[in-house]
Amino acid sequence: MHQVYNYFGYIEKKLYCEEVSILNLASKVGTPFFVYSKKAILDKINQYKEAFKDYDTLICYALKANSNLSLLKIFEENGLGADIVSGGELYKAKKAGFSSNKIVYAGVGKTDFEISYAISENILSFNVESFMELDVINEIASKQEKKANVSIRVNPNVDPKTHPYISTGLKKSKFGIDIDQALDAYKKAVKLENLNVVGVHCHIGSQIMDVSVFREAAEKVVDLVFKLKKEGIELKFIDMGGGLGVKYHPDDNPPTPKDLADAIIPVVKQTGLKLIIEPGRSLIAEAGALITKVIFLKDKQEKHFVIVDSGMNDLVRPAMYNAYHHVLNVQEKDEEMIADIVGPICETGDFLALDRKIGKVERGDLLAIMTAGAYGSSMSSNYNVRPIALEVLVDGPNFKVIKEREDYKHISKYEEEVL
Ligand SMILES: Cc1ncc(COP(=O)(O)O)c(C=O)c1O
Ligand SMILES: N[C@@H](CCCC[NH3+])C(=O)O
Repeated sequence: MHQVYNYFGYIEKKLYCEEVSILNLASKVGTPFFVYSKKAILDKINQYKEAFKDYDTLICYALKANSNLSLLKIFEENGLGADIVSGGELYKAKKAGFSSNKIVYAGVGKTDFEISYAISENILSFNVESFMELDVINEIASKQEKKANVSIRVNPNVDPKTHPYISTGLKKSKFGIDIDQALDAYKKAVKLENLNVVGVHCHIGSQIMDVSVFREAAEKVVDLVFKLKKEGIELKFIDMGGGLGVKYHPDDNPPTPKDLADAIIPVVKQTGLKLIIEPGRSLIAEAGALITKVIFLKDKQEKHFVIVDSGMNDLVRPAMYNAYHHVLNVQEKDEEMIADIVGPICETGDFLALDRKIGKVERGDLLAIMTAGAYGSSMSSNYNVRPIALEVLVDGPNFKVIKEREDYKHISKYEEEVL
């Protein structure tokens, strides 16, 4: 196979995922659909495990990147923990079999119900994002006659040099507690009777291509750990969050898990504390593609349009961040064309690629939108009452449908129930 993206490549001009022809797959399951390579996922898991094997590290997969239960099971079976951000993600993590002592829970707006649910599940740590949240967790834990494990999410004011919408560690961002206020937060937390103070958490952003920013953040967190020690506050772990970038453009050269380990382990090591990391995108993005069919071609005076059966409801990243996703023809072509590849949704922002050079397509041809494994299906919606796309997992020559295509009845189920 002439490999193009990870486990995606061409055999006799036809695109394959591992040993499965995408054309054959589409004829069996219809379009649009997300396809994932199990080997690509296992490769990434192993790269992470290998990179961090010499330091006591818990790798918690961030469910927000993709929470399909069959994929979660792969991460769980390979020993990873889970990073969650809602009660729904906790439910899915438990359903996939993650043990509670490997679950960490971040988020600026945890509801009382979600806090109570996570306390009853005895999770490893709440990553607390405000002073008020400390009081509320303490109060709810006291009602349950329990102690909740908490870490403070600190905001180190480090610029991750990524898209502003996915930068989370800057002073003006809503996330975490400013690192200069962290000491006060810890002093408060240790006084609250129903809290166990266990760690410190920090997540500076996503799609980070320069690992030096992780080192910078780790140095600030380690300084804080030493300050806390002086005050008699001893922690068990440092959670450095996720954020490693992936290859979207063919010329991208993202850092590897080893680069990340080399940047942060020497810093964290000074404390002797256990390390937690929370990668999402880098474990799953490159393992997935969105397969869509060309419905119409339209030549306007200014532009050519390729109109496909998938849009911003399946993959919102281009509309939301003007993100680049590489587009491959499922059947390689000899001639080329330049076009906007757009969806059927009534929004001008509903595009998958703009002014993009692809092989010249005809009605009915298939396109593969690459690097769609993360923040694709997990961010999809029913906008324009479009069913959520089907998902398929490929393993060598075999494939399995891991999410059925929604039907119209299912989309309107809860409304029909109250009609
Ligand atoms: C707290 C937290 N942890 C982990 C992640 C996962 O990040 P990524 O998918 O960039 O690895 C995110 C998302 O940015 C996050 O907000
Ligand atoms: N959804 C974003 C990443 C958000 C990260 C979550 N804090 C993306 O597609 O790039």
